[in-house]
Amino acid sequence: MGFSAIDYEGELFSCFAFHAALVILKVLLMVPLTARQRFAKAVFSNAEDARLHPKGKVSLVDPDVERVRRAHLNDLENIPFFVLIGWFYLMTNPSLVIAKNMFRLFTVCRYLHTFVYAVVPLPQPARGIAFFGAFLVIVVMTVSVLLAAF
Ligand SMILES: N[C@@H](CCC(=O)N[C@@H](CS)C(=O)NCC(=O)O)C(=O)O
Repeated sequence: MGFSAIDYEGELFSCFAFHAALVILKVLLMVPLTARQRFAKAVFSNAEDARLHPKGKVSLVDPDVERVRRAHLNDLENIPFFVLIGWFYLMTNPSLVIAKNMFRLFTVCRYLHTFVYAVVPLPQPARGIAFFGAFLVIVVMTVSVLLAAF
């Protein structure tokens, strides 16, 4: 199968770059989301931060703050792999339609994962479905890269 050069002026690369930027932006948005929750609950992880709020206290176990932190961590366990393996996947000469729809599925699922985990917590399997939709995209791209490398 093998690899081919990426067409940086082509539709596939711009679609990938667009979705990679969207999901990286989503990770960056976890910073204000965490800060919002910390100030709402007046809960901080360091004494010097707690002094920023009149009722601030130090706690590493607040359930609402920890929920946002787990959502952030889960992003970090998945989104960097999408960007990395996606780059190799572009070199496997994939079908334009399949690749574009996989990038879209990944982005939608990761935004939904954050929404149902850290914005409006919903019962399972909402988060599980969002997680596995995005996870499937990473698995398919990884297997495609392995097959191309053989
Ligand atoms: N590090 C994850 C690995 C498994 C995973 O990512 N599961 C998804 C679907 S249930 C999830 O949203 N886990 C919650 C989390 O990472 O906090 C965990 O501890 O749960």
